[in-house]
Amino acid sequence: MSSWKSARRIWDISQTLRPGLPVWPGDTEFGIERTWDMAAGSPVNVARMVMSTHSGTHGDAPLHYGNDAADIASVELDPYIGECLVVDARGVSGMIGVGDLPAILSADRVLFRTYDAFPHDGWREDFTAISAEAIRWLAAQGVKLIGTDAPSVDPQNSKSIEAHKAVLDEDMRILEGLVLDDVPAGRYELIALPLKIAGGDAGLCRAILRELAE
Ligand SMILES: Nc1ccccc1C(=O)C[C@H](N)C(=O)O
Ligand SMILES: [Zn+2]
Ligand SMILES: [Zn+2]
Repeated sequence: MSSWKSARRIWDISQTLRPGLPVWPGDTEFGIERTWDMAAGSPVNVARMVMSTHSGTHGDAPLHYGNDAADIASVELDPYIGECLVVDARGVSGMIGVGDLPAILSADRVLFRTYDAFPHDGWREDFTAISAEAIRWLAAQGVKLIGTDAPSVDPQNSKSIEAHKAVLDEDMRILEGLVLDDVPAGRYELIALPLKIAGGDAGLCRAILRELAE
């Protein structure tokens, strides 16, 4: 018998899309509804979904924070696949600053874990954001993708969205709403491709980490 289990361990770092999924205050609630139902005599089950582009685990398109910038269907995919560094930032309160970053990164992609336990059951306003200065420092080290388990790289009440603007200036990519509860700090292979939505300001992701090959 063949087995689908790969020799390299995989961590699913995606939120489960479902009714009750915590969403940004005021944004569209996630909904799913059967449109063809086998219980009603249909040969198959099919559903329709209603959601925000920023539901659950997602990648922001530059269009989200730059009105003339690229939509999610147009961005290169390279940033979303490859070796990454998971950094434990659980000790940081407020905002991740340059002083909270590891001195030596040698990584193109950096993911920050801010939660002890991801808040699956409700929205939390007091998430840990990332400073614009930290983003510029990461860019200077060659980082092209920043990920976080928080719902945004800027604080919820920010109007100036300086972290997003720094990401725009540096032409980096962002993943938000990752689930890193079971992931020890260290190096992994990241695969997190945003859905190809024309005009999309973000794309939902199934994000995974894979143990690196020996
Ligand atoms: N849905 C929103 C509605 C209004 C303002 C922000 C959001 C966001 O989703 C923020 C986001 N996830 C971000 O990319 O930082
Ligand atoms: Zn977003
Ligand atoms: Zn964002």
